[in-house]
Amino acid sequence: MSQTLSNIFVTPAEMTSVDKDAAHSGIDSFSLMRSAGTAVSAAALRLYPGALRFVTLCGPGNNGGDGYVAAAALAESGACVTVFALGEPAKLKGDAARARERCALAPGPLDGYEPQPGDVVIDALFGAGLAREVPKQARNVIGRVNASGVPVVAVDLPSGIDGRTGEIRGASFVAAHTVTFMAPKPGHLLMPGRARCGTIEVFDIGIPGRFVVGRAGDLHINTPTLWEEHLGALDPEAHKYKRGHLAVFCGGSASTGAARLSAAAGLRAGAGLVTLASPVEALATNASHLTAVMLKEIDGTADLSAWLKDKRLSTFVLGPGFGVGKTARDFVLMLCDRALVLDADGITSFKEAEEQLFDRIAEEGGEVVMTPHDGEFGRIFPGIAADTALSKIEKAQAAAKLSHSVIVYKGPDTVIAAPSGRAAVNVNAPPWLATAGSGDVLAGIIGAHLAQGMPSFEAAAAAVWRHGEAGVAAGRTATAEMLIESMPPL
Ligand SMILES: NC(=O)C1=CN([C@@H]2O[C@H](COP(=O)(O)OP(=O)(O)OC[C@H]3O[C@@H](n4cnc5c(N)ncnc54)[C@H](OP(=O)(O)O)[C@@H]3O)[C@@H](O)[C@H]2O)[C@@H](O)CC1
Ligand SMILES: Nc1ncnc2c1ncn2[C@@H]1O[C@H](COP(=O)(O)OP(=O)(O)O)[C@@H](O)[C@H]1O
Ligand SMILES: [K+]
Repeated sequence: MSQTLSNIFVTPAEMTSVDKDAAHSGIDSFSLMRSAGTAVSAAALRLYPGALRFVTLCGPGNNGGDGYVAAAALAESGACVTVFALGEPAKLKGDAARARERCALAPGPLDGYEPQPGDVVIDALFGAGLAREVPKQARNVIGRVNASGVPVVAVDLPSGIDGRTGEIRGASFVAAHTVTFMAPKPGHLLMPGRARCGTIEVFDIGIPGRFVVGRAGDLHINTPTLWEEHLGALDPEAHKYKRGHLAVFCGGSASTGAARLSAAAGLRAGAGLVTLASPVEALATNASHLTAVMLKEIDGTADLSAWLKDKRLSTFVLGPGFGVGKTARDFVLMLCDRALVLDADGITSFKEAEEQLFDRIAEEGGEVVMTPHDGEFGRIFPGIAADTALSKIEKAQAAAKLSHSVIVYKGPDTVIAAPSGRAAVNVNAPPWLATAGSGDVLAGIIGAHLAQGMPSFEAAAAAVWRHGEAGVAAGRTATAEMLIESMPPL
């Protein structure tokens, strides 16, 4: 797919390379800073026309430089503006020094700022260059501002958010609005950073898009642009076998609901046929609940092996309510040559046996999608989970590579990653998606997309987006059943 600026995001390191490329091409870096700072002042005036005072907090680098430009522009527009600086303003270098020289307002020391009612803070302490925990002076002012409730407009990122990971480096502002430049960064999309950005405005400061695209990795916001060219696979004209046969494995009689939710979601999401594969003990319970979903007795590896001779059976979901243990492992290892969504107990069953699974996937070459939440991720990828230096995106990418599968690392900021390093962060999921059975529904939707022939990364990304849309449509009181009912067509 050709890259456009519309749904890509870049790491701070990539953005630094973009800046360098722009400078080498002859673009004046100070004119970029002027555009950036002016955009911030325009946003502040647009959002807070009634502000009594704009208080610009300027840091020691170019983020601070943007702040001086914004302060000067606000003052020129007739607003009341005060500037406070972290560190010694005389020590600023390059464009930031130039911006400060052109700002007629004398900065006071950061410690001197006490928030007043009617203030609007322009946070220009740190942006993409935050390299360690914020210093004490910044921590103190962040604490005072957050406690006061005065609104904050953040320049590039709320200071204290790590742009690469979204983590809070000691303390961070909670912004009402963030103006970033050219493209979002992981810190705008990953939690907890995302929740502290407020509304996010991506402003084009005039760097040609080709420079951004040229340095961008394969990181995307999960929007339909990412996968819509594969929707042809979901052909509404096709007969039911062509629309894909999805098989969902069910566990024992005490926990059959989860698998039925996956199966019902798979049918609703467009699989032509859905079969629930059930052990003998749960057949009667399942039979009394199912209508359109078919039922098949699969009571052990011999049954499964016979069933798998039917090559039309291409796609499986295993995990929801299945039970943790040897049966799960045996079944999964037999399914590694097919398309398989491995969820919940299916993942947990490979705790301390993960290498066997990853080797089998590599040998058999099936299309496996794993859907761990945080707890499950830690069970099957303990080494990666424990590496605190990695962002959630980097963890999902490492897990995808290690396991030869597509990883859907769930949560409010679900990351979908492929072994190639391609990754997407999902942003449309409302918090009430966290309801019992919601993950089972997601597994069924992914299965339906796979059954209809979508490639695994796109099948998973489209399913996560669709699950989010279903949540939005179902509303705050959503239950898993309502998510199925509310699922929009693609
Ligand atoms: N993208 C673009 O195209 C454009 C980007 N622009 C803007 O540039 C911003 C990036 O600027 P930047 O690279 O100078 O980084 P910034 O965030 O100001 O911080 C660096 C300074 O902070 C210091 N420092 C760091 N951590 C610290 C800590 N914990 N505690 C104390 N100090 C710490 C660090 O010191 P050092 O680590 O070097 O000792 C250095 O002095 C970007 O966010 C955007 O606003 C625009 O001007 C237009 C074009
Ligand atoms: N705070 C949140 N905001 C949005 N989506 C969330 C949030 N928390 C969880 N989710 C989503 O809800 C689903 C929960 O799945 P899972 O944890 O497997 O739950 P269950 O086992 O109850 O089905 C996942 O798709 C996850 O991404
Ligand atoms: K900032």
